[in-house]
Amino acid sequence: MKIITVENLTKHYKDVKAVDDVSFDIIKGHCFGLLGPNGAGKTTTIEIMEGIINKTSGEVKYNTQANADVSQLIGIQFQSTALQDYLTVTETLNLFSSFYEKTLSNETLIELCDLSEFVNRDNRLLSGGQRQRLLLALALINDPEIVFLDEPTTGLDPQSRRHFWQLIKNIKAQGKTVILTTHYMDEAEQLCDNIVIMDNGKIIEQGSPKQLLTRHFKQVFIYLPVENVGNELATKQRWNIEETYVEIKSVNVEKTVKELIELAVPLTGLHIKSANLDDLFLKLTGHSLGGTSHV
Ligand SMILES: Nc1ncnc2c1ncn2[C@@H]1O[C@H](COP(=O)(O)OP(=O)(O)OP(=O)(O)O)[C@@H](O)[C@H]1O
Repeated sequence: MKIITVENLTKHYKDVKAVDDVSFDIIKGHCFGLLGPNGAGKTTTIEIMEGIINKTSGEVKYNTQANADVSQLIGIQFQSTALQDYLTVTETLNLFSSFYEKTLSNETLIELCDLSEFVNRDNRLLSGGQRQRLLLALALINDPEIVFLDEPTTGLDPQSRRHFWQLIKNIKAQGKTVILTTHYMDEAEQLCDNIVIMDNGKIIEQGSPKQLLTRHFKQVFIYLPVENVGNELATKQRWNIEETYVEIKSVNVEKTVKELIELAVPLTGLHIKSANLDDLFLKLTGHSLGGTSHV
């Protein structure tokens, strides 16, 4: 079931077309990813969906009961939220809970967002990962059906990012719809059921990560150390030499490996890589997103 439909959404700032005729659907219970480099228009798109800024034209339709107050259905984790100094994590949860009629209990939030180790710590002393987990708890405080997460793992170390991904999976497992913006392609591949890739305010691709990769890539990449292959053979076969490795594009791994054996190429150190969303972004735009963290 579609929970949100975005139709021909456009936002102009004077001479900048921040969002340019963008349409997509979000399915209830899915993790939906909005991807793209800095300035692609992701934040503008979701801030219109959240009702924070006005659109120039187009529609954002929530598939909810008539007269339902959308603000009660959504929770938002902003890219940067100022937390009150001198308050502990528990006091911060209490403060934000007081703004809502219906809230999740502190115990539930502490468990869902893994806050138990630092509930009595002053907000100012939290690490980057702990702070993001608290901000996630604040986004969940009114037990929303739809949770917006705007680049929630930017700047976190690899371990904290993986930890945060697990929390997002837990939230999704509760049946909530998650809307995530990110410029990390690996994050989208891990978490998202569906993605929209934006560049310069426009959608350049959309679908599930798997659909997009099978649509665009028939081949896998086989890598062998240069010394196994030798420059002469690599050049003759038109294989790419990338620093210390030779890259062979193959649509049939068995056949390629058989050929390598026939050519007496040693297979020690061989590895195979399937194309990922970062490769897709490079193919679509001609430039790398540069956001893959290789965690
Ligand atoms: N208030 C504003 N006034 C003028 N231009 C703006 C405003 N907000 C955003 N823009 C411009 O709109 C474009 C899209 O910005 P937006 O913040 O939506 O991109 P983004 O994909 O979220 O980028 P980031 O990953 O850096 O957050 C950019 O060119 C930006 O400079």
